[in-house]
Amino acid sequence: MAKYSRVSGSVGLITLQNPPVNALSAAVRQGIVDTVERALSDPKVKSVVICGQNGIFCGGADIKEFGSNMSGPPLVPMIHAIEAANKPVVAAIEGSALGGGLELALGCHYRIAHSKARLGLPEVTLGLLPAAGGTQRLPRLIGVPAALDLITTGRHVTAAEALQLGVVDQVTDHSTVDAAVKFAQSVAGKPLDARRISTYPCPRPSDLDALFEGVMEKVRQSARGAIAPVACVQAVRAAATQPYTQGMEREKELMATLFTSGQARALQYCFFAQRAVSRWSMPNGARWDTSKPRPVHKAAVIGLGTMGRGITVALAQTGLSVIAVETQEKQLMEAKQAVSGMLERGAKRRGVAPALDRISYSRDIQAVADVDLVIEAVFEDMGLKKKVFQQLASICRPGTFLCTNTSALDVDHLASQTHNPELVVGMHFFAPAHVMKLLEVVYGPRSSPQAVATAMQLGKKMGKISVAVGNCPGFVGNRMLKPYMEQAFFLLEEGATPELVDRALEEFGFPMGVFRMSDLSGLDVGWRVRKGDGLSEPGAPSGQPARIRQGRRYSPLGDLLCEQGRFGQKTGRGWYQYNKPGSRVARSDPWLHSFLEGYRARHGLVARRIDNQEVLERCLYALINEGFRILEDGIAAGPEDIDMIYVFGYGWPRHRGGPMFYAGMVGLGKVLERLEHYHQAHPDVPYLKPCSLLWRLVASGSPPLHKWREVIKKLHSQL
Ligand SMILES: CCCCCC/C=C/CC(=O)SCCNC(=O)CCNC(=O)[C@H](O)C(C)(C)COP(=O)(O)OP(=O)(O)OC[C@H]1O[C@@H](n2cnc3c(N)ncnc32)[C@H](O)[C@@H]1OP(=O)(O)O
Repeated sequence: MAKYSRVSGSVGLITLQNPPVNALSAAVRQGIVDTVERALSDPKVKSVVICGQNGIFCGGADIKEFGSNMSGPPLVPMIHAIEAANKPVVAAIEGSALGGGLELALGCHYRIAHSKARLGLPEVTLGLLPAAGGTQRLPRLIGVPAALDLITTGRHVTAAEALQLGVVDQVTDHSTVDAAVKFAQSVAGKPLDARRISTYPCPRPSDLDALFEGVMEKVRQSARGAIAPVACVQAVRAAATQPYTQGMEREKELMATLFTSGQARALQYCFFAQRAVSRWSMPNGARWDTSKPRPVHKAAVIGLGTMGRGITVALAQTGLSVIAVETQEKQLMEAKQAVSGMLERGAKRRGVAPALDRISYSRDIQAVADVDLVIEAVFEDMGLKKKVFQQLASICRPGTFLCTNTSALDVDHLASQTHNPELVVGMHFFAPAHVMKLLEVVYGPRSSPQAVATAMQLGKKMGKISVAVGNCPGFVGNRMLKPYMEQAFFLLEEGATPELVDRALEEFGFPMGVFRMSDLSGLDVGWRVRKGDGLSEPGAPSGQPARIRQGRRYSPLGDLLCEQGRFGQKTGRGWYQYNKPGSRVARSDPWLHSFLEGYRARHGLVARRIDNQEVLERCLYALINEGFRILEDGIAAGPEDIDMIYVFGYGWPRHRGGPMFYAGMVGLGKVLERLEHYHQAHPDVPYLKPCSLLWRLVASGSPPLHKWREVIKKLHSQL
């Protein structure tokens, strides 16, 4: 809806009304059309101001409408009518002017923004392009290079940058609507021809071809298979090379392709899923809206290895006081230096003062006595962690939340070391903890809703996408990684190379294939876990039993590499070779290839040709199957939780929506059929056996993802 009033005698004021972000729903578009007509036909009105209610101009088109049959007046003619008006129209921009919201403002003759406002064309992040004239007006207004930057990245700019670029005409620290009304009065009756952006010639850079080729190459490289950024470049190129009307035709044509693409659906799903995961629930019925978090002002981090340092930085940057504890003097000194460096670099990037004085360092764990919340981040060893939790239980004042950053160990077992297991949760950060967006908040059977709510709120404050999950080995992310990596190892045994597997996964859209990733994170990490699980025995005898553990197929390839001291990048050798330890450029390693040949020969394995399709199906469907098991077990409340964990923590390409969304796109029947096929070929691999929830969903007609919870509920009620 849009409200209309006449203010200061001669200014028609149109207020967009669609909480919370005044999205351009059909009703709002109709409201704009009606009120603009009313203002233009009222002889008392000499100029018009468009603003949004509740301190936000407009968050763009209503994304919820995209899935349905769109009705109501279309945006393009509506914006053209505003631009063609014979009375000046001024946009008063507070809060945000994004997507269609900014395109609406670009159709106005003047734009006045509040100093705290943010502007942008983020359509590319939704798999779209700014198709209400944005790709044609913005380059005409601010030039081709700047428009390409904003449109292909979707980044939001501050009012100050918008003023510098020429997107807005004026910035105010005071009431934007008052400033816009005053301004509208001052321009009433003035000629408007020079204010209609669509009539501007597009500035044509002299090196046009080179410019577009360079941008296109950069965009293709970073897009990892996403089509929208490429279409954005093509649309802006039309602005630079064709008259406005033809440019608009090209914009429409490109948008039509994007609008119906699976990628747009995936990205729009991610937009809502990212927000939905904050509305967490636990199997015992506890929920986000009935659980009150406790404020956390002072926190402690125990253990200042890589993870502890990153967590300390993230907490200090959030504004908390932090006690950072490391018992070894040398490590403490090194950590202090590293943390200060990270804080200084971060502060420089953001143009703020480094939060160095928020941190006190100590070698004595007694220093954490008066904090609100502790995050334990010591070495991944149950014995050591148990000792720390016993100490914390006796040192911390009553009510202190005790959190562990373990990536796989039993949170409940740690909780049982304390007098108040209800105050214990996992806060599983991802390395580097001050950069990575994901936080798994792990609740055990005894964790209180308040402890979960507090960890979730702290995660949000830290700028993380926090996902609440149940306690099981590996939680959600690492549990699903196990079958994925296992399949990759088996593919090597059967004839693939690390290069072939990685290429298939990188073409799918992962930033790194499984073997390059394993080299980066260190092969010894998994080795230690496998040893702990009794799977890896150094020097296991060759022959068939070496490839069977606990009655199922096992690949000792990773263990054999570790036995050779090949831990990945840090040792300069792993699945690939590197120029020197610590170097990041992976090169194919002839040693590894002949090692694989020797291994196959020793075990009587005959290499066969493996194609990309098999790599993807076996690695991804095994991972997805485990995702269904996780839903079946109630470890994740819904598919969105799993998808956001994979998008934000494991490099799953966002334009493919996450593993569970992807399964829906491929078709649950097809995933089931391929898993059955592979399980028949490899009956000794339980991860390939389709789980009951997948069978159940297919039997229920493969409902859309938002209906899966109903099927899961039914399944649980029958157990
Ligand atoms: C074939 C031709 C078709 C032509 C179609 C024309 C195409 C136009 C292109 C567009 O305009 S696409 C939309 C572009 N806009 C955006 O991408 C902005 C998205 N929103 C945001 O970035 C943020 O929400 C915000 C505006 C910066 C506000 O952030 P804040 O942190 O304050 O709140 P949120 O939690 O993010 O959002 C609150 C609430 O509002 C919902 N929401 C936000 N934006 C939209 C939107 N554009 N459409 C529908 N709903 C929106 C969001 O989902 C939250 O809802 P919840 O239920 O509370 O989770």
